[in-house]
Order: sequence, then C-alpha cells, then structure tokens
Amino acid sequence: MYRSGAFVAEHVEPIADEQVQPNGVDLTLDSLFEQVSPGRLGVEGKTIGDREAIDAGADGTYLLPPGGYVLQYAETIRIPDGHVGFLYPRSSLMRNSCMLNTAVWDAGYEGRGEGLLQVHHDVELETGARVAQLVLARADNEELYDGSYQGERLSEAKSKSR
Ligand SMILES: O=c1ccn([C@H]2C[C@H](O)[C@@H](COP(=O)(O)OP(=O)(O)OP(=O)(O)O)O2)c(=O)[nH]1
Repeated sequence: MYRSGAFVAEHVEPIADEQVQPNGVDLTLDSLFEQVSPGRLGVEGKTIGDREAIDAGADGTYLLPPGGYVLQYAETIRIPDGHVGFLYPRSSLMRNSCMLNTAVWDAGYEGRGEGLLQVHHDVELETGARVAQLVLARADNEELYDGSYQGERLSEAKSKSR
C-alpha cells in the first residue's frame, strides 16, 4: 500500500508546503552534470564515470540542449524500514519532452540521490524547480540498505543549509 504525501514528507528534508502532494512529495533540482568518461558495471564491482558540472547561469536557470544529464536532487531522503521508494518525473517535465529515469530507493537508504534526465527538446530548468515526485510503499525487507551510496552528499546538504 502506498503511503500518503504527509507520511512521505516526514522522510524528506528540507521541505516546503507546496512540495507535499496527496500521494507523495515533490523533489527539486539542485544541480546537473554531464558524464565525460565511461563507467563500468562488472560481475563484481562498478565504477561511475567522471562528470563535469553544467553551468546554471547567473539567474540559476539551466538552458539544456537535447542530451542525457545526471540530475542531483536538493532534498535528503530517508527510506524507512518496511518501505520502498519510487520516484516519478513531474508530468510537466514529461509534457516538455523530458524524462527522468530512476531506480529503486531501498529501505534504510539515506542521502541526496541522483537521477538521469533525458532531454529530447531544448528546455529551461531553474535551480530549485520541482522536477520529480517520491512515493513510498510498504514493503517487506530482510535488511536495510548499506551500499556504496549510503549517506551520499549529506555533508554538502548541511553546509548548504547554514
Ligand atoms: O533513482 C534513484 C534510485 C535510487 N537512488 C538511491 C537510493 C538507493 O537505495 C541507492 C542505491 O540504489 P541501487 O541499489 O539501485 O544501486 P546499486 O547500483 O545496486 O548500488 P549498490 O551496489 O550500492 O547497492 O541509490 C537514487 O539516488 N536514485
């Protein structure tokens, strides 16, 4: 069963009232990157390719030509024990010929995650704009997430909020 937006809001920070939706919470755009070297997924282990930050411009707006971009969310997410998270693109993003690709958010994960933004037509995205919606569903789990992305970008979040 999916939880209410008010429940999801207890596991996302910082959060403003307008981000809380009936069935989930909107996440906002923090920053964008372009991958510049190959990564690798092996039978054992993985590496993530190098990235270069994309310049948002003086007014904080990204002007994006078609391509694939790594998008970092501004909010810290905590997926509670007994739950799984799914993220969906905001429909207005999709209606503007862009798509956000996402994966499973595991119980126990805490961090500021990433998604893959596909741009199929030039688009403008302002830093802080709502781009995605996180939903939480009750789900059995034997253990909690303890992978390499646990705690990602948490220290950055703290220094930003000062
Ligand atoms: O769109 C998504 C989906 C998930 N995550 C976060 C939450 C999730 O718990 C974590 C790890 O995801 P996954 O288990 O799919 O990654 P992996 O490549 O298997 O990494 P690991 O080897 O650390 O499990 O990444 C994101 O940042 N973005």
